[in-house]
Amino acid sequence: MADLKLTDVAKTYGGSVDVLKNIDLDIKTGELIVFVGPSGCGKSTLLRMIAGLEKITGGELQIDGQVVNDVPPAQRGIAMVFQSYALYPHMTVRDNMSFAMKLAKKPAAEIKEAVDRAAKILQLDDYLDRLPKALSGGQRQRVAIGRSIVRDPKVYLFDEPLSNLDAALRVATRIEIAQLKESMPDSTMIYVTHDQVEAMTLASRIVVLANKGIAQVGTPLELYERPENEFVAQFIGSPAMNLFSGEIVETGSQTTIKLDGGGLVTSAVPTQTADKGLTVNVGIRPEDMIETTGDDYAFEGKVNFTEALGEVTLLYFAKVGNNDAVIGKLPGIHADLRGNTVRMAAAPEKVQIFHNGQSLYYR
Ligand SMILES: Nc1ncnc2c1ncn2[C@@H]1O[C@H](COP(=O)(O)OP(=O)(O)OP(=O)(O)O)[C@@H](O)[C@H]1O
Repeated sequence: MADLKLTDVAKTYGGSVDVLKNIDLDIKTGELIVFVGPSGCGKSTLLRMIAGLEKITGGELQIDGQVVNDVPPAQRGIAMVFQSYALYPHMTVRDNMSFAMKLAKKPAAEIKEAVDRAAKILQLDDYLDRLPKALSGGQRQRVAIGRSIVRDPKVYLFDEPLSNLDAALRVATRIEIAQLKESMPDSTMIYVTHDQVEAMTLASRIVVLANKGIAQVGTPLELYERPENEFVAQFIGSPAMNLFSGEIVETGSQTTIKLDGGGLVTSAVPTQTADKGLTVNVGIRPEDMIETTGDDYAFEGKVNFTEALGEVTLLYFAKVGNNDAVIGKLPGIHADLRGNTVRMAAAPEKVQIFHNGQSLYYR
């Protein structure tokens, strides 16, 4: 059981270089929180501040209501799993997993029970007598996780634990982590990753970090379906959401926007009469673009290039109006569309509207 509360947390290196500021975050027992954001945005720094490996230079961190800013790492009840699993090569899996408890001079029976329990959760029972070199990368990472489970921490911190694994092992180990979480419903986990699929599939809530702060906190689907700002809109989802500049021409429970390229789109985001004439950016995800032959379409363009990925085909269009090149993602194989002029539309509930970078949905 552990709730975490970050209040106005900040990190400055050398008294001058701001890395993070104004971080407010409430994390409840049982959540799996994923930190994502561009390289260098401070994900690891925030995790290491929670662990106590990095000094908090402003604000307050509470664990279960107690301010722990100055509590040493070992007394915070936190276990951290890194991308390099750093097992002791000359020790068996059992000895690796027992090590911390032995150091703490716990009774042998208690150590054995804790290691057996962790090994069972992680399906390592059959490997307890092996040395790390006789394990796959995924199994080694499970041993590293096992070492933290043995300590029975209140909070688990994961810093890109799967990034050293190859693609197939990543998927398998990701599913194991999801199952591990389900088997420990009262544990609180915080997980840093670069991998969108890990973030979307593992997180109960995702924290998007950018520009030294939090760009949005929400469930994976909230971030995907209703991003609060253009940054999150384009950061979550791959390929990134298309943005078209345009002007609101009709307001009401639905909104019509005339795009600079000449097309018209309807959005389910409601607007008021005063919004007429407002210049906005319209966001449509590549996978929400629909090919149409009708007169009602967002834009018409020549397909410059296609990539057939099997289950989907990516269509790359030339620039539309003032906008960057546009991408469509159609189910199935459509390589033959290259060179054709194609009309694309989108369903109103899939059309986002941003003004000054912020979503009008949240006004
Ligand atoms: N000891 C330090 N002194 C000064 N600046 C530092 C120090 N450690 C980290 N930084 C800076 O803090 C910022 C955040 O680094 P951090 O490693 O937390 O980012 P990240 O989001 O985890 O990045 P990545 O995704 O690339 O791993 C970076 O700009 C980094 O250069």
